[in-house]
Amino acid sequence: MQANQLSLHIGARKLVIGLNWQVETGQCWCVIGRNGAGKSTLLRTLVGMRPPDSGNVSIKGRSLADWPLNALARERAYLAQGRNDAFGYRAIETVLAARHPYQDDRYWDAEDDYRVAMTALRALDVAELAERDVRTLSGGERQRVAIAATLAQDAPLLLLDEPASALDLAHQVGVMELLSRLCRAEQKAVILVSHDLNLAHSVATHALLLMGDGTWQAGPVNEVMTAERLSHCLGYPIDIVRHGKRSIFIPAENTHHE
Ligand SMILES: Nc1ncnc2c1ncn2[C@@H]1O[C@H](COP(=O)(O)OP(=O)(O)OP(=O)(O)O)[C@@H](O)[C@H]1O
Repeated sequence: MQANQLSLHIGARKLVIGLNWQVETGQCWCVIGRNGAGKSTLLRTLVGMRPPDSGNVSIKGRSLADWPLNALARERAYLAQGRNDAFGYRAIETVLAARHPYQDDRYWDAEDDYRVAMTALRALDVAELAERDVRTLSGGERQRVAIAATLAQDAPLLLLDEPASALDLAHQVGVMELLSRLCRAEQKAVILVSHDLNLAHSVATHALLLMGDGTWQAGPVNEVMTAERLSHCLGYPIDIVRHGKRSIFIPAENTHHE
């Protein structure tokens, strides 16, 4: 996936100016920024749900607008932030719906689609909830079913807007390990939005910081997720503590109030 001179505006406000960005297979990118910085707007644009204000986004060298929708759905899968279920679908049905791009010439819900859907539900530890009405699931269970649907779409590029936000600690770690494995073993590319720097750092190979004024910084995590850059990006001083091989990100003590 490639963004060329991509700019995003909301009214008079510039969220992103002239983003030149390339996401390769096997990479996991974390998008970081304050509330309202434009992370979700960027993801929606990368998916093709919102046109760029200028510049363009392409997949495999072909501009998003030039992709037939079904073919595009086989290239990228998107998990939106939060969800609101108006209808009483069973969990398995919401995951099977993600197989739609593969059902051009076949009967609906073929056996291999069912197998892929159940494998995805199992990977997210929610297989036993397959027959449940999604409106009866807890927030975290529903989120895991939604992630399963994103995986079942079986696209090489996954865009996930705060996938771990509603999950308990064990499932947060589990989902990050799963995404990391998909990048390493299956050469998928992942772009995820997260406010949890530690979780993001545990999985990301690269980071894109949105500074909130249209400027941005992109590169390998070790170059971009520095205390100085993150503090500037998030508007709050951040310390990085080494713990064995790990880097732990913590808000610095705020000396202004002492
Ligand atoms: N349809 C809209 N109409 C007006 N303002 C909008 C619209 N969509 C987004 N915005 C504004 O654009 C800015 C960027 O929103 P966006 O959802 O992309 O931020 P974000 O970085 O994902 O934030 P968060 O961390 O809170 O999820 C925000 O200030 C938001 O209020």
